[in-house]
Amino acid sequence: MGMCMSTQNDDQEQKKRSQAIDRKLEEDSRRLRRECKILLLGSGESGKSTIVKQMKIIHQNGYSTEELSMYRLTIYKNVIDCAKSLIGAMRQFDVELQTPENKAYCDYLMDYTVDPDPERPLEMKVGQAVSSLWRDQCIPKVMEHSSEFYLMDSAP
Ligand SMILES: Nc1nc2c(ncn2[C@@H]2O[C@H](COP(=O)(O)OP(=O)(O)OP(=O)(O)O)[C@@H](O)[C@H]2O)c(=O)[nH]1
Ligand SMILES: [Mg+2]
Repeated sequence: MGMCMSTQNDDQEQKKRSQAIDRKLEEDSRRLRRECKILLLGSGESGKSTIVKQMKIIHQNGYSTEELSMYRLTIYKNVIDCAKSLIGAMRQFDVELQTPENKAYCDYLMDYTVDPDPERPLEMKVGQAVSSLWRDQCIPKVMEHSSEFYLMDSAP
């Protein structure tokens, strides 16, 4: 019988909980009224992600060191992917390298895989190989086909 009876303490407890829920609902609705949702539409590479990054930099104190270091691996991968894409295009469109040492650099880059540990930097030779490749006299010829293969804007 006693199980069905509520004491005055229980009543007060429930009233407090109900008030807390009401307060939370009120807070949420006030926050939602201030919240502004933006839908960014655009074709690939048109700058959607860049806008979001810029808003974070301008209005949310930018990126912490930890967040920045998370991008390191992406940058390493982009460097290698772009180099491979460029070499792939040279081969696809039969463009001959003009500097003999670049042939070895191409083989080296095509075989290179990025270490998944972001603490491990790219080998020094990657920098030398990529720079040397972009200086090759054949590059303008490859870029005549730029609309026929994918290269990120940030590649050169
Ligand atoms: N010149 C110039 N480049 C921009 C601008 N906004 C973005 N970019 C560059 O355009 C490239 C693509 O930008 P993203 O923001 O990644 O494009 P996205 O729309 O998110 O692309 P997806 O995720 O593939 O759909 C990057 O290399 C950016 O640096 C801009 O206002 N001016
Ligand atoms: Mg994007």
